[in-house]
Amino acid sequence: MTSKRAQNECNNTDEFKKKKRKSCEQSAQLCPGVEDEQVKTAVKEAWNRRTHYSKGDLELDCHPFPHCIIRNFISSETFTENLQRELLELNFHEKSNDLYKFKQSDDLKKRKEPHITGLRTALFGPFRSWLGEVLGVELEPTVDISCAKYEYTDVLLCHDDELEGRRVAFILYLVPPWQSSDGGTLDLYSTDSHFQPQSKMKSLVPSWNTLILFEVSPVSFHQVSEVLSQDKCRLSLSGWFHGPSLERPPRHIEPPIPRNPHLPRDETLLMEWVNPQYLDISYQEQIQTEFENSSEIQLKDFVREEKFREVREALRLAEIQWMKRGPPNKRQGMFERLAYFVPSTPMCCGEVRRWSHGSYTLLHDAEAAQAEYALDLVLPFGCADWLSEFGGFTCYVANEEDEELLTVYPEDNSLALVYRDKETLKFVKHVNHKSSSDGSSTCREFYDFSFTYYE
Ligand SMILES: O=C(O)CCC(=O)C(=O)O
Ligand SMILES: [Fe+2]
Repeated sequence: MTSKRAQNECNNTDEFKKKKRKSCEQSAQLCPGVEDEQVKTAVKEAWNRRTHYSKGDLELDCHPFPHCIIRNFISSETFTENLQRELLELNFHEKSNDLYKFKQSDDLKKRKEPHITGLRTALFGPFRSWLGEVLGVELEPTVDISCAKYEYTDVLLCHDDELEGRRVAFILYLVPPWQSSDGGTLDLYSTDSHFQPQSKMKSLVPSWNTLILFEVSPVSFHQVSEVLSQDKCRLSLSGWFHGPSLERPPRHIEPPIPRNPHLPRDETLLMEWVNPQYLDISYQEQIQTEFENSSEIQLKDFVREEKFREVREALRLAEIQWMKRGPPNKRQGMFERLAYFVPSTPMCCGEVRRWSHGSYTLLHDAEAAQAEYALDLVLPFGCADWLSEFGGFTCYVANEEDEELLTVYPEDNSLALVYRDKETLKFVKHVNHKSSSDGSSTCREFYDFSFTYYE
């Protein structure tokens, strides 16, 4: 939606509109560093050799991968303030999926506001030429830019930006004075020999009128860490300069999780553990009918009360050797694999997982490629006070589309069964800071047993 001010100034008859549009545009003067020929040559050389370079407001650092930081990017403070004002007047849309939660503006490609237009012209005009020369590549005039607003608990998890045509990523921050304790840092990851992200090597704290640039490459893994400040708004303009993509190695496929034969039915164990209600044959028939109809069901109070309590306490107190499982572009959390040894079919794999602030799983290409019919079974423990706004719920989505099919919220002793087809994938939503900031100082967490059965 156009702001009132811009509407009054620019939207009249077509002819008038064209002329007026031009006069509306405010030209953006960029910092002297990018006007200086010597600096350009020096940055070019340093980028080529992967060495460090710094001069005035411009810095090139090559660890963990080359990124260029330009402070005071726009010369005029008035321009930057007006730009911020125009951006804040835009419509923002809440975006949320496995990878992110933040607010995005309407498309900026065609916005007519004077300062947005001015910056777009400078970025995709003279600055694109500068960058093309620095990198020695032909960058296309394609305009790819949007505005993002990250507020309390917003996040953009680990990703590499890879998409056909994107060559260089840029982010311009328009934030109030910001500290690393406010969260919202741009974290850069190192990678292993399979080009998988390994660990956070550098955290860049956003700052007013600072531009960050990096090439989109097989190693350009980064994230926007969760915003922890309850009142600050992390406003940014970001996008990509398009050009020939860098060569990409084939995607790494993780070794599959071993599948083990399922335990044969053991009546004594069932009697001991399962709520007697579920052992009733006619009730089982009812459940079966319902499950056949909807492919999902929640069996409340599934385990006998005393067993449930025993397991919950054991999970809290036991010295389980939790494995921190990554890589961060796929998952983050404490998972312990469970194995079964008695031969029979079907096959199954299972884990006990601990969910706390910062845990998540993501959808990823390899998983999508291997999708198959499966029965998911999840039994949570210790989530009596857990709120849905903390995250940690499981979303089932249609592969290829971002359409949400089903959300399963963790509920104590409620066994969730979901039968999914080859087109359905699942992820667990990022557990955010609200889970550990309810006034009590203890960090909240819950556990679940998660099993998947294959035919
Ligand atoms: O805002 C940032 O610091 C990074 C944004 C980003 O990585 C993206 O939009 O892909
Ligand atoms: Fe990114």
